[in-house]
Amino acid sequence: MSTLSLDAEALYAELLRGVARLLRPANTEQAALVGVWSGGAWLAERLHADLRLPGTPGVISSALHRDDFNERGMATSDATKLPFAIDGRHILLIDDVIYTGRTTRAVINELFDFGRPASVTLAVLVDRGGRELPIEPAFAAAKLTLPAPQRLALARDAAGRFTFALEDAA
Ligand SMILES: O=P(O)(O)OC[C@H]1O[C@H](OP(=O)(O)OP(=O)(O)O)[C@H](O)[C@@H]1O
Ligand SMILES: O=c1cc[nH]c(=O)[nH]1
Repeated sequence: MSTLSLDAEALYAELLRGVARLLRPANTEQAALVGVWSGGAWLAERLHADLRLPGTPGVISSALHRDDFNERGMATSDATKLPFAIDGRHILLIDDVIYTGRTTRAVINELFDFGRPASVTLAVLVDRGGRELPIEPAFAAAKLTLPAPQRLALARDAAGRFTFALEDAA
């Protein structure tokens, strides 16, 4: 693992501004943040607090709808928690990284198992390109290109600050 000169806290500040803009057109009561487990859930939790949004953010797991379920299986921590009705809601999905778009596809399927949202939008910290599906975030705090074997991993330090590490994929 190596450290990447990508300031995750500075990107978080950009994401906060981007999400605030995305939420403005919708009636805030009808909008809800849903973080993709796990990195996106950490981000959604902090965004929700920083934006002083009402209620609790949702957490969504891609596990049950993944096209690579047979290889990945399900961790005990992988559980969707949506503490509000999905019907008619403007859902803003939050994720740390988008790459192929396969995780986003899986969580959209998961979301529709719970109801019929009015709209679904995606905001991410980093778009690393390499899409394999026609899925694009409405907001990305950074766009960069990485060689395929490398993986960008979001982490939190003891003080809850975000950091990024670059890992060589197994
Ligand atoms: O666009 P994709 O190619 O699907 O990749 C993006 C996904 O990969 C990572 O999740 P991962 O499944 O590694 O779990 P994690 O968030 O717990 O690290 C990341 O958090 C995104 O959800
Ligand atoms: O670089 C990558 C690719 C997919 N998922 C990640 O979290 N990082």
